Amino acid sequence: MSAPLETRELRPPPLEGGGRPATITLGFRQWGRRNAAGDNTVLVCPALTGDSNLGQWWPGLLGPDRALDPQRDHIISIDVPGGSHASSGPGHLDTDGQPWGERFPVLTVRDVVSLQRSLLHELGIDRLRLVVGGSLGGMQALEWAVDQADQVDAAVVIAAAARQSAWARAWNHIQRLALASSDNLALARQIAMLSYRHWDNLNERFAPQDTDRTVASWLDHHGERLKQRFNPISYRHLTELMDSHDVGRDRGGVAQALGQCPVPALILGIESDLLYPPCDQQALAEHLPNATLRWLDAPQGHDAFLIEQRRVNALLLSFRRHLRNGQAQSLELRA
Ligand SMILES: CC(=O)SCCNC(=O)CCNC(=O)[C@H](O)C(C)(C)COP(=O)(O)OP(=O)(O)OC[C@H]1O[C@@H](n2cnc3c(N)ncnc32)[C@H](O)[C@@H]1OP(=O)(O)O
Ligand SMILES: N[C@@H](CCO)C(=O)O
Repeated sequence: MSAPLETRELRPPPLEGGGRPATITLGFRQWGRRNAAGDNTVLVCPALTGDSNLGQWWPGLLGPDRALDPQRDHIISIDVPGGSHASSGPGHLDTDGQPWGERFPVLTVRDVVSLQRSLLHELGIDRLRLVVGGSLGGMQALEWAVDQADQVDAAVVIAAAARQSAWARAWNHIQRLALASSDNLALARQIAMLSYRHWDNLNERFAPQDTDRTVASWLDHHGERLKQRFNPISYRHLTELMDSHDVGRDRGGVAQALGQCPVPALILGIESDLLYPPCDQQALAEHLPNATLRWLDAPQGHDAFLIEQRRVNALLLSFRRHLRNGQAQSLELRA
């Protein structure tokens, strides 16, 4: 399901890392209509290299009778600022007509959420029925729930953690080294792909005797594809954006920040996720007072939220039914 790309230029709030560009443009797409009560908006937050074009990367969740249903919901998705899509980023022109390049400020997840909030406010949206995201999108969804608990009715946090672990920062560090040492975005993506898949999945897919479709050619393919669609400075900035994620920062730590968040949340973990492993979602669910923890028993690893769309859709539908029924109806345990 396609939706036209829209853009809006904003005066950004002060950024966490200091600095305040005169303007930032946000690119976004909308599906469905706002209802008269203005209480049916669902914000879907993209992951690292994804964009606002939900119909392209999450088609199994968007459509009539699906978890994101434009007949019932007003759905909005916003390109991550600092990235390589329609929102301002290093590859875009600054007001002086020159590309931002290295001058583009490194944003934090909180900055992204506060920019999203400014955009929604400009559009007259002050309440979210639901905020949803996987991976970097899950970090944004969680930050929304913690920071704007009085404006968010529910959150779905998929394959994410309360804060970026040392393990996840280490994967980002070596990707930035690949970028710094040889300007090698393709190599950075290949490194990242290993954190997005479980070894069982790769071992099963790429048998040693298959000389045409090797794991090496699969990695090469993904590296080359990213080179075609992403700005290397944006990519580095977005890895730093992920590393900024910590809902406990300046809030008394993770336990306190989550403990004070009453928002009903579906915490969806992927059992084979090597990047944000099940212990990350367990910790989230332990601290969030109104969390429902569910598992996607999928073999692929972290990227399963993009691959097993039918099952992710079923889990979200079940959570949304559960919310509509005043949480009286029990949830299916597994998809
Ligand atoms: C939330 C967001 O917004 S995130 C944005 C989502 N999109 C991306 O991440 C873009 C990159 N794509 C991917 O990572 C994956 O394709 C996913 C996660 C979307 C789907 O995963 P899978 O179904 O396992 O697909 P897979 O990793 O095999 O990728 C398929 C591609 O690899 C190619 N491929 C598969 N095996 C091989 C091989 N051995 N050698 C060369 N190429 C290969 C396929 O031809 C296909 O190419 P195409 O996408 O250019 O048509
Ligand atoms: N593979 C996805 C998810 C990574 O977290 C992406 O490139 O955005």
